[in-house]
Amino acid sequence: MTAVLETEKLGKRYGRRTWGLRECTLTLPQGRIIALVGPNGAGKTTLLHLAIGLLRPTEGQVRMFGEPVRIDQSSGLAQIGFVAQDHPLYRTFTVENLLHMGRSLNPRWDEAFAERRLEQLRIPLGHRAGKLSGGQQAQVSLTLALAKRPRLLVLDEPVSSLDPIARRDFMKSLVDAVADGELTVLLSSHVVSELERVCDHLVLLQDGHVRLAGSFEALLQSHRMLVGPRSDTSAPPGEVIAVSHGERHSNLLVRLPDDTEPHPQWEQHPISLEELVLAYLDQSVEAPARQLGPTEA
Ligand SMILES: Nc1ncnc2c1ncn2[C@@H]1O[C@H](COP(=O)(O)OP(=O)(O)OP(=O)(O)O)[C@@H](O)[C@H]1O
Repeated sequence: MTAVLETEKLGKRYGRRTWGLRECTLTLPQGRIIALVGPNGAGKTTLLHLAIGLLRPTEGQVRMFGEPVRIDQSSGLAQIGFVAQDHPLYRTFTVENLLHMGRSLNPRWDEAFAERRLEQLRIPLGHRAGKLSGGQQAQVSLTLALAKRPRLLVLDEPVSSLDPIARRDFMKSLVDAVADGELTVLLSSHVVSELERVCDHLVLLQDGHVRLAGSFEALLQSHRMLVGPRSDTSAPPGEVIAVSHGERHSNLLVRLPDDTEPHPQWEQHPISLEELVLAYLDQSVEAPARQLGPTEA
């Protein structure tokens, strides 16, 4: 696997006490759309900013395309497209001015692509950025980032301001952009339902730590919903992520160790990515799920 981004025990402390990210060790593959999810304050923006050299790590290492990321790097920036959370644009610039700036600053700039995309989106080149809607501003930011022809596109909450149709089209344009295998997209999002269709790799952060990371396929393979009688005293194998009880049955979402099959008393069901992510996110606001013991059954 060719790695785009590798981090090792990466950590960032703000001030004297607040750790935004801690012990983060990850290897992110090239040519994929990678979803970064986690509750508010989990460390998503911190990780994205460390990855592209906007923040200096307090501890650990981060490498992009095999090279250590430096805070003052300029050569690496041409390879990265970045759209920040509030997709800031120079408000008094017209869209045409922004294209002109992109042309002047980026050696691999693709003007034909940028103009075609904006025309498809019906965004007039003569309009000032500050007069566009929030969704249109997000689309202009994405167009500018894609027209750089980057190797890595980093998007912090790109779809939060988009309506459902614009959100779907936005995600589709990411799928088209990675189709030739050269571009990797790393995007943070709270809109979990959108991710399963377009992303193929997940990183889930919780309290500044990596809780889950891997391809969707591997993660869905290693997690099951087990349904069994409520009185069952055989403890299920693996880590219990979430538990719910009906009158007679218990439903357990578990993470199974490799090649482990649960006791036949537990009926197994596959789960969706949304169910998986929501179960983990739920853990961060409630007490962690516990292993069901005989006395609780
Ligand atoms: N500039 C800062 N100064 C102090 N603490 C910060 C700063 N930026 C982030 N933090 C803290 O670091 C932690 C992680 O924040 P971060 O913004 O990375 O989370 P996030 O997952 O992107 O959150 P959200 O989903 O709300 O955007 C939080 O506890 C936050 O309060």
